[in-house]
Amino acid sequence: MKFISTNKNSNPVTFLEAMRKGLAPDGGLYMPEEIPVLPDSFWSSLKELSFNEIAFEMAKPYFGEELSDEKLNSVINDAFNFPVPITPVEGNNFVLELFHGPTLAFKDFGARFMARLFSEQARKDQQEVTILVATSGDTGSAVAHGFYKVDGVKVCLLFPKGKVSNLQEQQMATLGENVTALEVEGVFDDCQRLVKQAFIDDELNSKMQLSSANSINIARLLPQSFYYAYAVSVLQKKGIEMPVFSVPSGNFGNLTGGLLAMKMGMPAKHFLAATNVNDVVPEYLKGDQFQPRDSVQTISNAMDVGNPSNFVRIKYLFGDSDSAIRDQITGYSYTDEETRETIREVFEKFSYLLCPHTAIGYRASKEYQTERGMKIPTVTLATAHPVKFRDVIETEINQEIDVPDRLKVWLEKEKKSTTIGCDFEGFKEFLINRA
Ligand SMILES: N[C@@H](CCOP(=O)(O)O)C(=O)O
Repeated sequence: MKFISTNKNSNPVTFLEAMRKGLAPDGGLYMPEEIPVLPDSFWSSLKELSFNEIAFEMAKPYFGEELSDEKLNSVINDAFNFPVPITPVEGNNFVLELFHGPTLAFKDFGARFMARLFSEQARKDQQEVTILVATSGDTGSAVAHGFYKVDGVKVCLLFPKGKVSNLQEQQMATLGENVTALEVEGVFDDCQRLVKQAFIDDELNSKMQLSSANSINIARLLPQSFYYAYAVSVLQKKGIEMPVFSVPSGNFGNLTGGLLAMKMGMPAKHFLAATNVNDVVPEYLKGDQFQPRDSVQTISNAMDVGNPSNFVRIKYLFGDSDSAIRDQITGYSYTDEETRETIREVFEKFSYLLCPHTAIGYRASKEYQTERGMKIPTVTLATAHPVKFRDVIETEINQEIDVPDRLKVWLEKEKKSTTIGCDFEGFKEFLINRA
């Protein structure tokens, strides 16, 4: 299978080549030339399969001869070794808990899958790779953890100074070794701009092999389609066939993963794009132009994105048709006050804790049901463990929440980070001389 750039101005490449490059040379994002559609017999018998069996069948067509079945299976079994519960919170509202991996966020799926592929690749290539990551919180933690001490790979994380939670910062900035943490005096979009500019800078690219572990990298994105199909398999066992998925969204890689699964044949009724006040996509879905703008800081910081990278992939998946996109996805956006209210209400009524991102997705599910019918089954993707946002949660529920021992360890570690400005030349100088 070949992968082409959404800007349509780069040569087609294989999956592993696309992974190594991160971003296409023309600045576009790689997508499969054709989306592989899996047979109906696969989708109708999902309930017979485990998470890893589903992942294998969904991943296999993308690799072709590039990766043996044995290797793919071992990557999958090693990467996805944690539970993925679906919790019924209220009526037909289910929460798909994607936060049981080592860094307690859904990014562990993509980062762990990709890190295992990369370590194999770096061994074969015998060439050091520097992975650049722009993060507003959770990606950085997952990538740092996934790639820590992987031979032949250096990781450079850029996050907006003072705009991530304490635990996220500790998870990113205390590891050292092959992981460098850069605090950028700006917002997430500045970090993302610096990283994208690095990929198209000739001098940098002649000096080092760069790649990305953000969802702009197809190898980070693909695994984010597996858990949607797994959710469908669990619901099939309950006699539910066509759920609506509500997806807390920032850079829109998570929603794109679900749409990719649907294009592969997965049964899904509809998708909800749930954002905080950084709502350029919900605005577009209502009929406006897609108009990126500077992000603003919120309590759901991992979604503070003003120019979501994966919007171009959503356009690609729907053949550039705005009306087809708007038929399939409804947008919702909420303020911090509404987010806080949802955390409080769900805890008071059901003793269930939502992180601020998941609360936004949950509220969108409820609003959609209120508008279209309370019996419609919805699955809200729970993107992070509430303990990662302890300060916000404890204020709302008025009690302390337990921090698991494995997390306390992070809080005690010493921070090792460097602060840089938003200018590209300063970042480039850092990469060449000090990274
Ligand atoms: N939500 C993000 C922003 C980057 O998103 P990604 O999915 O493209 O890596 C974060 O946690 O950093």
